[in-house]
Amino acid sequence: MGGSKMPNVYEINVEGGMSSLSIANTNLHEHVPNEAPIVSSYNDRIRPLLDTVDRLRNLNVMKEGIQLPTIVVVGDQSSGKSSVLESLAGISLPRGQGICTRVPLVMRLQRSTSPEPEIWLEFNDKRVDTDEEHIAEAISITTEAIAGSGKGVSDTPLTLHVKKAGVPDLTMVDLPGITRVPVNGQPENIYEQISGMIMKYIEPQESIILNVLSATVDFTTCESIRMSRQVDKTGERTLAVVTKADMAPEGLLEKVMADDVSIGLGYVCVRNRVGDETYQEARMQEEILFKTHPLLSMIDHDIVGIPVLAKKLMQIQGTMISRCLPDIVQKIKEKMEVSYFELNKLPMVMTSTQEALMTFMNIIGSAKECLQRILVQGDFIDYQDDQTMHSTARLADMLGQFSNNLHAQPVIEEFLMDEIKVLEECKTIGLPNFIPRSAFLAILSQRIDAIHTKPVEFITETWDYIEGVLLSVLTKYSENFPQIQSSIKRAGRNLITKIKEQSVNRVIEIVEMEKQTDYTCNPEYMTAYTQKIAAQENFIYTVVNNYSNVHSLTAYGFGEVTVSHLRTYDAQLLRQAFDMKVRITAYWTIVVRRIVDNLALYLQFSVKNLVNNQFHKEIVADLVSPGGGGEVEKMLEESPSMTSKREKLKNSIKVLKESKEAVATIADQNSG
Ligand SMILES: Nc1nc2c(ncn2[C@@H]2O[C@H](COP(=O)(O)OP(=O)(O)OP(=O)(O)O)[C@@H](O)[C@H]2O)c(=O)[nH]1
Repeated sequence: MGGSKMPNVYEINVEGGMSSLSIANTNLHEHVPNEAPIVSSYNDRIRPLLDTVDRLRNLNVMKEGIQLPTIVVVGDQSSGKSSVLESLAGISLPRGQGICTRVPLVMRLQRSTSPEPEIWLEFNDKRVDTDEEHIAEAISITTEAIAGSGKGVSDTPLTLHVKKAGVPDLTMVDLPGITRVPVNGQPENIYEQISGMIMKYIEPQESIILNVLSATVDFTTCESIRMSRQVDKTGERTLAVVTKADMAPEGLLEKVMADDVSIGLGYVCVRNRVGDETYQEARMQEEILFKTHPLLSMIDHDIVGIPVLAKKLMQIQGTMISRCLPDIVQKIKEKMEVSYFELNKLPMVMTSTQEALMTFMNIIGSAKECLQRILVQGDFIDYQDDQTMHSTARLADMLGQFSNNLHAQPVIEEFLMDEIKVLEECKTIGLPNFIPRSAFLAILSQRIDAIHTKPVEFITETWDYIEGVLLSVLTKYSENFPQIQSSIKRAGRNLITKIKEQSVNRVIEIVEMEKQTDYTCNPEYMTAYTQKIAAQENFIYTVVNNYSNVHSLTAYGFGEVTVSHLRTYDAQLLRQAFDMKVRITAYWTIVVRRIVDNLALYLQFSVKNLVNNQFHKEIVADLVSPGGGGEVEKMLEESPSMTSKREKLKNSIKVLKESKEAVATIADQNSG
């Protein structure tokens, strides 16, 4: 059919001041494009908005995370989606029983005053011109180019532009029909692929869901209803089109009136083109059907026919666009600010070794300042929400836990038996009321051996933690230089390994010192000894005088202890053992505190030393030294990831800038 002979699908009929779209003049040769003033004014108002949204869509602003108001056509397989679009556009789309729509088909219908329709397809920045006769074929070919020749689907959109007299100004996206069971040639996960694609389009609040339902089925069983209700529970942005009214007129009125599936924007019942009918014949038949059919004519005329659907869609689209535009303007502004900020944060491209060296020194300098804040000063401005990086507090926690762990009293198996065993082995020929010093040191040594791994574990864990903090800081400050990031981190790791080794040796020494010598000038030792030894005579008397009914005693400072096993020993040995127990108990408190204090001071000292002296010196030496392998020079070559990040940001800014310009006039009009 020649373009010039194509009639308008709709023309406007003004009755009693009310505008309505009605069936076009079916006399092809006599047709003259004709528009009523009220609709012209509606179009004049809405058209610039639509153009703006279309321009934004063209700029692919959706890629920048900005959603545009879109009419999304969904429906179960063969529900008649493409037929509805055909009817709206007055063109042929691939139609059939199997899966025809395999990619998102964006249909941009644009009313034109030119008698010659202009039709073209766009995908992946390619343009394919076509005409009315060949659209279906062109869509099939381009679909194959996008999604392959099988029955698979792809989410790369294909845009069909139809600029033609009489079409409604609408942009809609047709999506593949939902199918539960893969037909031959379809991948096993076809349902997941299609439903995922549909969800992506219908989820944004800006989308209008045009749910195509076949009159021949029970609406409540439609998969497309189930999906649209997931994202639009109340149905406030869902409009239902009931196709195939001619095939199942019985009960259609009741189905629509009952609204079992909660369609907020209402229903429109239609009859699409059947067989080889022309669009005009189809519209005629549709009008006749809803006027004359005994059951279908009962349905309110405001909800039947393609022209009614077109008008409703244009109104909904207009309202949605006006509602969303201020938000879109705001979002473009915000996204642009963020992109500019991100771009400015990226490092400059360096051209000389000096520049690279200076940048490297800045990275290390900034990392050092940050470490000072979190490891020394307790200032967490850099990591407000990350408690693991609040290092002064975490180190205090770790020390507190270590102290509690060390202070925990060892479980006494048999009271005084450790002391008795040691005393028996250390006895010499001499006066009975002296405790051999070797016995005391042996008991002390036993106690130290029992805990000696704890301080080493503590210091190792502490440096593991500090290593994590240091690496996080280095990663953060070198994130723009992935080409040297791993070297900087390696240098950081080396430094901590070195310090950790020194610390472990130092701690082993601290513990060893406690083992070698028993000394304190702390008066608490004597106070504790005097308090506890006072109970000695009473204790020995009770045990030795063999009150066999007494199995346990409460000894001051030791709680309740069993004594029956002690009766076989003589009083002198028991006295010595008791004395030693009291001494070691009083002294152990001092030892544990001294270890904790020493470790605390040493830790503070070495952390400060790390931050204030070693960090800068050693990392710089590691990377800048002649043996450093020219690490800093690597900064001169920008890493591919950084180049692509920069390009991406520049691209985003370009798109957002053009989008801003596209919405500027509308925004001005709105604010004015
Ligand atoms: N009688 C009658 N047949 C219709 C009507 N609407 C669609 N059909 C037929 O139903 C079949 C499926 O229609 P399509 O438009 O291809 O359905 P679809 O939902 O786009 O199909 P897929 O994209 O494959 O899921 C075609 O043979 C159409 O001719 C209608 O209102 N009346």
